[in-house]
Amino acid sequence: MSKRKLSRQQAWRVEKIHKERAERARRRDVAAEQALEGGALGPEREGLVVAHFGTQVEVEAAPGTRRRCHLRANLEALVTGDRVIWCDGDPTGVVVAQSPRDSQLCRPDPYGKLKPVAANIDRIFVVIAPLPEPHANLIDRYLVAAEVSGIEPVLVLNKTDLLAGDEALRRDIGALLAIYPQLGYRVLEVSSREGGLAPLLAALREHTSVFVGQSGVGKSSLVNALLPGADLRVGALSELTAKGTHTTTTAQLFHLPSGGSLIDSPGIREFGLWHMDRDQVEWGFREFRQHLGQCRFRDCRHQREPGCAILAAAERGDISDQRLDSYRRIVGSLEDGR
Ligand SMILES: Nc1nc2c(ncn2[C@@H]2O[C@H](COP(=O)(O)OP(=O)(O)OP(=O)(O)O)[C@@H](O)[C@H]2O)c(=O)[nH]1
Ligand SMILES: [Zn+2]
Repeated sequence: MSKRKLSRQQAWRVEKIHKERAERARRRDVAAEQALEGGALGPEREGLVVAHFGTQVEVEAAPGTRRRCHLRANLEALVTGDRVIWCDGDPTGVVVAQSPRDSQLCRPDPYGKLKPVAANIDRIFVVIAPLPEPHANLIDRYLVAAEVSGIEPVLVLNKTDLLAGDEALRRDIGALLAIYPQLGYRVLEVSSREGGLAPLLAALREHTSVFVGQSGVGKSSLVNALLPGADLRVGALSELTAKGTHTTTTAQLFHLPSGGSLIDSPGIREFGLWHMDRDQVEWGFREFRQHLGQCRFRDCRHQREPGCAILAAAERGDISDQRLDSYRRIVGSLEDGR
């Protein structure tokens, strides 16, 4: 973001936006407090935030029943996936409390400050495909981001139909992916086109998941295949937005007919491509962890330094060349500011 001074015109607009925002927040608090004081609210019950619209959230008490809710003034911003205590009311309910989060997926706001975008996700499916050609350093970048978030990543090789009859391609992909099960990461093979989704369905069950991965690997195709109401899903979204004036690109939670929930949004799909620090990258390579802090130099970059514990581990074959190369590329791209 440009640091140059704002023109008077721009400064005026920024101030106007801030004022409007404050006014909206105030109205929201008033609406919630009025509803609470009005006594017309139902009993407190548990719910799940399944969508977010401006200052309101959509809360689900039981699958299929959704209510718009205001937030009680003392609540921090809620995100999709948050578990809450809420009371029904007319015309909206009120969220009165937020349960602690097991995990949160954060992304930097335009000022670089990390903001949660979804909560209580426990699986990140990193989707790859024979086409577009997968690169180890990109796969590893997703894995590192998942490690840093403390959420279990699972690799999904989609479009396996493209491997049928192409032995060379199968061999190349096999060689690229061979390291991951050795590191303890699961690799599932599916095809959203040829109906081979069984391993994915099983891995989604009883979890709240997101799909991430490069453009074109088939994330939308997978979501559509998993949610037979995908058209319905698009329809449901526009129906919701038609009711209010708020359109949204924030995360939505969907229940899968085969079990489990999926949280999806354009922002979440960019997960892993956000900025990370070198320390995070180092730590995110899980097989590096036991060697960290053992290099001769405290600020060792594990490039060519003498007494480097990571290089020694690579030398012994405890760290693969593929992963070491990935690490260097990722750190290199951070240093280039890319
Ligand atoms: N052969 C084959 N093609 C597939 C499969 N799944 C998706 N595709 C194709 O891959 C292309 C990209 O699929 P999308 O679902 O749009 O990919 P995406 O990851 O959502 O892409 P973005 O929206 O750009 O992030 C489309 O032409 C799909 O038809 C599959 O299992 N096999
Ligand atoms: Zn080192």
